Amino acid sequence: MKGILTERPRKEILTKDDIAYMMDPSVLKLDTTIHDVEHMVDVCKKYGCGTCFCWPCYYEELVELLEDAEVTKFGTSLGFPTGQEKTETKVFLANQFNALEPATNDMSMNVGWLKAGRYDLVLNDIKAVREATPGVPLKVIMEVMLLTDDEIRKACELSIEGGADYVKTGSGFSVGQPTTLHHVKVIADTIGDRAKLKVAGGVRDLDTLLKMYKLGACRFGIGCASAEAILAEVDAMGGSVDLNSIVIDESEL
Ligand SMILES: O=C[C@H](O)COP(=O)(O)O
Repeated sequence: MKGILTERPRKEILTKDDIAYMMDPSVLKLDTTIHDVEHMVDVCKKYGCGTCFCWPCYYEELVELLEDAEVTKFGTSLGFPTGQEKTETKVFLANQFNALEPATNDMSMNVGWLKAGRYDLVLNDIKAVREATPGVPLKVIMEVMLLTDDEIRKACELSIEGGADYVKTGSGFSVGQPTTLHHVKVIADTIGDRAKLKVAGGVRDLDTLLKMYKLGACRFGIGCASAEAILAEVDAMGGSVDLNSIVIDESEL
């Protein structure tokens, strides 16, 4: 399906359809095949996931596979997952992918520049991609599991100043270091309503997803197999979840 990514209004009772729509399944392993992409598209069409992601070599095929999708659109990754491409390379890729009319673009921040305090470079990197992708929701991936709280706050500010519509927590490549509720709280407190929040990296169960939603996240990048498992959990709960039943303990933050 073509068109840009939009978010649905927040709700107290989330149906399986609501949860699926907030999911961005991905197949982003070093040995991803076209068969993995085809399976992901089947899953997305079946459940109505918002957008989906794979490696750039499959984008043309992904667009074709999604042609008859009623809900699911596709997103690109720019400088993913390291963020340490040259800015010109990210812009070149953005210009190439624009022709495919992505619903959203997820760019990786250059975390090395951030950690070294080279904020002008980080900002220019984001601004350059922003300028190359007018009118399309831009997410900036911060890789929060590698950052201190102060670095996360700075990364959020630079992303917003650079024109990001969303800040996104991770790539999924910091294996064994998931996004935590603490990360989500720090980001939500920093951005307020100035940007939207996508969580990605290590979301493995429904309880975590719902707690993160309660804290302010609205979109979840999840490996396809984990996304299917989480949707099966919704089934096991009768097909919907009342958020009032989800309690976040202070100690989790
Ligand atoms: O969207 C980003 C990643 O694909 C999330 O991967 P993960 O669910 O394996 O952490």
